Amino acid sequence: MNLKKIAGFAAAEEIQDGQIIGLGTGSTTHYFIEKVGMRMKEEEINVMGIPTSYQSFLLAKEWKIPVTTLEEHDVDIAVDGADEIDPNFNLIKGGGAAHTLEKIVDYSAEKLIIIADDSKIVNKLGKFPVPLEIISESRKPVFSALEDMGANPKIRMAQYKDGPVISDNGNFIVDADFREIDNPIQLEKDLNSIPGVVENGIFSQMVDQVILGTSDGVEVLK
Ligand SMILES: O=C(CO)[C@H](O)[C@H](O)COP(=O)(O)O
Repeated sequence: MNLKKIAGFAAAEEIQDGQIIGLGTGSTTHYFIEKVGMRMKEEEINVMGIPTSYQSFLLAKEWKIPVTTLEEHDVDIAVDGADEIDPNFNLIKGGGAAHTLEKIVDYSAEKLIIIADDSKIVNKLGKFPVPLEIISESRKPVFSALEDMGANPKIRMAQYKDGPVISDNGNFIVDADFREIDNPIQLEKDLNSIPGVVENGIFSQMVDQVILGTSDGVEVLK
């Protein structure tokens, strides 16, 4: 049973004709984008997408979903994945290094739906390190600030190239391991106040709905 597909396909059924959709990034949103493309063909609904990464842009193209930008349209609904979801629906995102544009698009949406398999539900955020997109020149002071905050930071290294992962925006990604995060709302603000941090992967107080894929089928939270 593909739990990511269950969640992605269920979220695509929420989409209505004429909507502007924020297209999240990752393997779960892959299924969402695919199903939106199928619905456009089979049900002749017309929608436009605002991709949150180059990967999502390519997928939208593949499924013939017209793309637009935040300059031209407001976002009616954004559908995105997550790496961790806590009981208050705060998130860690950025496993795919796309959290900066994801946050811009997701936060500007009228409605934000998070899709995931049920393994992403946690009691407390922090087992998954918090991704931060940083300006490369700021690595040393950013590491010092993170260490002072009790985190163990690491530059994310690329798998198929020597050296660091470079984000779609040309920046480094730092994974900051906090182990347990007591106050994600405050930490989201504190991390962004470190000079050199472009954006961090904590998404607090923004989620309108969570659609989970479980072995019993679809579960809707909130
Ligand atoms: O934040 C993200 C990318 O930056 C993804 O949404 C998150 O990593 C979840 O990915 P997946 O659906 O592949 O488990």
